[in-house]
Amino acid sequence: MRKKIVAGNWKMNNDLSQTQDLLASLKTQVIPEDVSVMVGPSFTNLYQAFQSLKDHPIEVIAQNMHQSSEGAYTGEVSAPMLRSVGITTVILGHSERRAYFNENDALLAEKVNTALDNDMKVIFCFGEELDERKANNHFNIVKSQLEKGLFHISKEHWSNIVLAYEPVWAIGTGETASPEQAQEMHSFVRKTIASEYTSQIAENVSILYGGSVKPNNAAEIFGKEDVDGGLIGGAALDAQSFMAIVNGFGK
Ligand SMILES: O=C(CO)COP(=O)(O)O
Repeated sequence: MRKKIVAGNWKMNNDLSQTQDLLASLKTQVIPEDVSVMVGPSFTNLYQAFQSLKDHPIEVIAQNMHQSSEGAYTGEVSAPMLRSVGITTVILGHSERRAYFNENDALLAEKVNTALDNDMKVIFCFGEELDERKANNHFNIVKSQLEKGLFHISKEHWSNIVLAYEPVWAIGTGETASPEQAQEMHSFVRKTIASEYTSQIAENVSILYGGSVKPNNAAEIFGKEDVDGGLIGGAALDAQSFMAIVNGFGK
C-alpha cells in the first residue's frame, strides 16, 4: 500500500508569530490515521515549528537545502543543519527554485545525493510549463527531469523518495490540471519508473499532485488511482482549507 501524503508548502509566507498561529490552529485538528500530513515553513521557523509539533503526527519539512553539507556558501542552509533541528524531509526541484534560482537538473541531482547521504527523505518536484504542454511535449519534459535529476539513485534509495508532479501552469494560477490530466501523467511516471527500475518500486512510490489544489477539487484529484496526495501551496496557509483538503482524501 502506498502512503497517502498531503504536504503544505508555505513558500516565503508566515513570519514567526504567523507560523505559531497556523501551527496552533492545525494542532487542534484531528489528523486521519491513514494520511501523512506535512508542513513546510521557512528556514527561520523550522526549529520553532519542529518543537511545537514534536508530539504531534504532522511532520515539519524543509522547502530547500544546499547541495554541499558544509562550507563557504554565504546565506545557504545545509542538510546537517536541517537534521540538527529535527527536519528529515526536504522538498527539492520545486519549479520556483528551477525558474527563479536557476536550479537545473544537474544541480538537483547533486542535492538529491546530499539529502540521501544525510539520511533525509526527498519530495522531488517536476512538471512542464504551459508552452511545453501546448506543444504536446509534457511527457518528454517530465521524463527528462526525472532521468537527469533522479534516476541516478540506487534501488535502495527509493524508499526515501516521494514524487510531486506540479505542472507549472497550474501553480498559483487557480487553474488545476484536470483529474484526468493528473492521472495520465502520474500513470506515465509510474510506468517510466517501472521500466527504469522495477515494477515494485514504481508501485510503492507515492506520487503527489500540486497546483491550485483547493478544498473543492482535492477529493476528485486524489480519487484517481495513481494520485497519492498533494503538495499544497496557497490553500495550506489557512488551517481550515488545508485540513479540508486532508480530510477530503476519500479513498
Ligand atoms: O507550488 C505548489 C506547491 O508546492 C502549489 O501551489 P498552489 O497550491 O498555490 O498552486
